Amino acid sequence: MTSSSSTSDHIAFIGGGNMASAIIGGLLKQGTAAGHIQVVEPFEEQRSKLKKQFGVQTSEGPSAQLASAALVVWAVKPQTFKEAALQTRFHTKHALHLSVAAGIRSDSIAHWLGTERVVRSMPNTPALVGQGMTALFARSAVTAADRLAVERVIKTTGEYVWLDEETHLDAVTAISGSGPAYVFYFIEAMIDAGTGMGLSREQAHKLAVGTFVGSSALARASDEPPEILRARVTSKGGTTYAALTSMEQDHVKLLFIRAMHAAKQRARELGDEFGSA
Ligand SMILES: NC(=O)c1ccc[n+]([C@@H]2O[C@H](COP(=O)([O-])OP(=O)(O)OC[C@H]3O[C@@H](n4cnc5c(N)ncnc54)[C@H](O)[C@@H]3O)[C@@H](O)[C@H]2O)c1
Ligand code: PRO
Repeated sequence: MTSSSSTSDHIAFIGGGNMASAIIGGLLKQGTAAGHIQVVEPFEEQRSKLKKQFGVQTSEGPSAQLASAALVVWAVKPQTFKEAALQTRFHTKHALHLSVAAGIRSDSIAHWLGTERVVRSMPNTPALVGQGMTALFARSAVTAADRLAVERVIKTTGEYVWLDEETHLDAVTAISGSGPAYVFYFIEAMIDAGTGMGLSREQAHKLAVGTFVGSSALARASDEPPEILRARVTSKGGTTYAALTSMEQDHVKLLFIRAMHAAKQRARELGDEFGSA
């Protein structure tokens, strides 16, 4: 460790819940040694789970050991970020900081931690299977080397994109951060419909999940926009037309778009409620 920054490849996670686990899983799969990862997690049950699942070091609260971390990943809820930051800042003065918290703006984080080396991000849970989508925003003091250090971690979880405007992170939160929940919601609806029509739950699950996987792969592989791909499924006067007409009559698309605006609005409110510059 130098006087101005830690040069180790140790990573500390503050908060060891769902999102931290998804990133830790990616890091370990890509060859990071478990001994290079420490997690601060107040709940005993969660610490045991992390130790059992990943073999990483855990502690109940922040300690001097955190000073060995070159990168600190903030994976606490927006509501607890400030309190956790104030408890931890003394031990992490020389680290680069990466937040995954929804809504909490980087000026609040920089203020609480007493450093400008802050990258804010919005990942999503498919990170668990190496297929995450993450957007990143760096404060101006973050160097090119810092960005590379963050990319080395995030690319173990899937794809990423850098944003020039921090406010766009709220839109990202509404689309891809919360997005997996919308997909699971539609899968649930397809399973419910399938079982209601006499299929077994297992059959309906396989058909619904396989349809999302295949359609996503087709959308990714194709040069054509989703409207065209959709039109190819929709025979004139056929079954898809009947379903889509029913959805249009019920304004499903409009309501879905409205729901994503609610998510974006909530991301902004989280920053207002639980952040402070
Ligand atoms: N789950 C997602 O899909 C997702 C996606 C993108 C971003 N995020 C963001 O990730 C963050 C964490 O979300 P999550 O879903 O992993 O939540 P979670 O509840 O699973 O994990 C948060 C963890 O922080 C721990 N914690 C509480 N107080 C703490 C403290 N003072 N110090 C250290 N740890 C503390 C909790 O015990 C808990 O295990 C949130 O800010 C959320 O906005 C979540
Ligand atoms: N999960 C977090 C939330 O619901 C942030 C995006 C996904 O607030």
